[in-house]
Amino acid sequence: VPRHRLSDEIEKIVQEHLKFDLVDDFNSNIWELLAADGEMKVYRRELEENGIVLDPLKAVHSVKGVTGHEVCKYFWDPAVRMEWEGTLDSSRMLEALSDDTLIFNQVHKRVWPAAQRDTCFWSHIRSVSKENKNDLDDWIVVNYSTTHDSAPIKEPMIRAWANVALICSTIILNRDKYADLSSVPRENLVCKITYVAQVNPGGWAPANVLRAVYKREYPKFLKRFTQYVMDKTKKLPILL
Ligand SMILES: O=S(=O)(CCO)c1ccc(-c2ccc(C3CCCC3)c([C@H]3C[C@H]3c3ccccn3)c2)cc1
Repeated sequence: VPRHRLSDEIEKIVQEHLKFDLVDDFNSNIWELLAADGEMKVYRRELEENGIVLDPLKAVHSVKGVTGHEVCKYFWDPAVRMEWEGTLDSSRMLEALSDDTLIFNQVHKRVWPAAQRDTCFWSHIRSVSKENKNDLDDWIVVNYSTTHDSAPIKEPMIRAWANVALICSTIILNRDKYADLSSVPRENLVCKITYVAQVNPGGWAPANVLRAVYKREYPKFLKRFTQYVMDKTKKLPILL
């Protein structure tokens, strides 16, 4: 695996997500249910630092007919970012550090009355093998804020900071019916999605406004993205 200037940081952050994000801590009362829509459940924890809302967000979803590789690939792929992302004014891929690690600069649509935000982050995609060799690999994408010479701070825009992971497991129903997994019909696939996001708005924004935006935007964002993947993959051969 080719190494680059961010390899060590990426390894540390990815391992942290793999260690903590899949823990089922929903029965403890730290998470508050923000929204539920079918299989999708979106939770938040209230967290503030010097009056700035940092609320961690965690969502789980179960999507029929797609694989975890497909979901992560569309989430990571710079070519389709603006096809599914409805909250951005622009998205630029600044640098490809390797075939699985890109650096993005994105300008978010303004959330009135807060100042407009942009983000600069590395985006890393990888498969993670399971203990049970019969299972398909998990897939993960991590988006983690970084700096880059081609993404200077442009006032009056404020740089927001994000630490986001999308982790997907693929379940094959009636698994023993298929010798060759690539012949599994899509209706026998279920993708279990865990999405975690922690965003630092990068500067003061009214807590009540931010929390209202989080409550509205995250469920919409996840619903729109997963629907996009279902529509894009429906007629394609499955990507295991
Ligand atoms: O999953 S990703 O990696 C996909 C990258 O294409 C991701 C998603 C969301 C964000 C983000 C960045 C800034 C804000 C705020 C902070 C103050 C003003 C804007 C928010 C809050 C507003 C919430 C929100 C949630 C979902 C979508 C958009 N908006 C979210 C960053 C990365």
